[in-house]
Amino acid sequence: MKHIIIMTTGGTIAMIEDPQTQTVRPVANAADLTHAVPKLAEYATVSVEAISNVPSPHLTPAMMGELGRAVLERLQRDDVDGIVITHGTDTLEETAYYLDLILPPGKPVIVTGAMRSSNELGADGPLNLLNSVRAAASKEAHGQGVLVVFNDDIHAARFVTKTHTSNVATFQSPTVGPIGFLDKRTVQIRHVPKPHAHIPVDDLVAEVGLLKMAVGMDDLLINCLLDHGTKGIVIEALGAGNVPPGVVPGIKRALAQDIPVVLVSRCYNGIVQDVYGYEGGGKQLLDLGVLFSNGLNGQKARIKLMTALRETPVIADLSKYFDQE
Ligand SMILES: NC(=O)C[C@H](N)C(=O)O
Repeated sequence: MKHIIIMTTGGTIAMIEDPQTQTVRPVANAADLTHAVPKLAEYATVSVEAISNVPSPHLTPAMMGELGRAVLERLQRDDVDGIVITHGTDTLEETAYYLDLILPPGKPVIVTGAMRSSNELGADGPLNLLNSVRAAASKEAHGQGVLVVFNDDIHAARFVTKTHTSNVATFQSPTVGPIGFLDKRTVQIRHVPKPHAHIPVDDLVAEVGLLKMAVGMDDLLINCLLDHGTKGIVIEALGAGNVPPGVVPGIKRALAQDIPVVLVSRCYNGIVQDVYGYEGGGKQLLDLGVLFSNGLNGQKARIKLMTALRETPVIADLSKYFDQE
């Protein structure tokens, strides 16, 4: 039998709904969540470690860094074959992507959670947990990088995103789709994710801002970040990678101060490119020295910048991470 460690961090999978107030709150002991799934023992020898018990909007970069170090330490043990991390869904994709960037490929690391709390009708946590342990114990998940197992689907951490506020099918991978799925008998990987940037650091730089562009915006928020000591800025640009002209002076100021600016699109699909030559267009931004991210969404480009900044603050050196997948 494979030995899988379940590391619990909190989230709705470890919450109950109060029938009086109809609000959802954390259970006293998150490690109890395996009690609802005796079937786990059919697939692996499981041990449970409670790392934290917080809703995922309460996570901090420091906690994420600590989790990364704890996961790496366990993966290096000969008696451990894989790790499952239970997590709140709101920021699950960020933790999964951070781990994907820093961990060496090899033993399976699966991140999962639930959309319905443990006492709600149709709670999805127990099945997600069982499927995650099945995946972690499978040879199919070996060497695929960090995976998100949710609602019978298997997603690569790099592509997956939360797309719905309440539906149990919330996790989707725009453009590429899930890389595999689980059915009653098998764990199937249908496309192998491409190799991607590996940034073997042990922490993240917290001071990185994420700004979404909208019609008629100016550089007020960029200036605000710069005035407060930001170490990097990610801009969710319009369309193929364009910003309103009023934003450009702030971008120039950031780059003049050697603060990296990373560009992603606010569009759900596609990548940013130097297509438009007008003021604020992608061509101007690229010529100024803005780093174009290769299809990441805003929150993941921020995680990549926070991770890469641990290696180097030099914009020219950071660019290689954003050229890579
Ligand atoms: N479904 C969930 O887990 C959402 C919850 N607010 C969290 O992220 O902790």
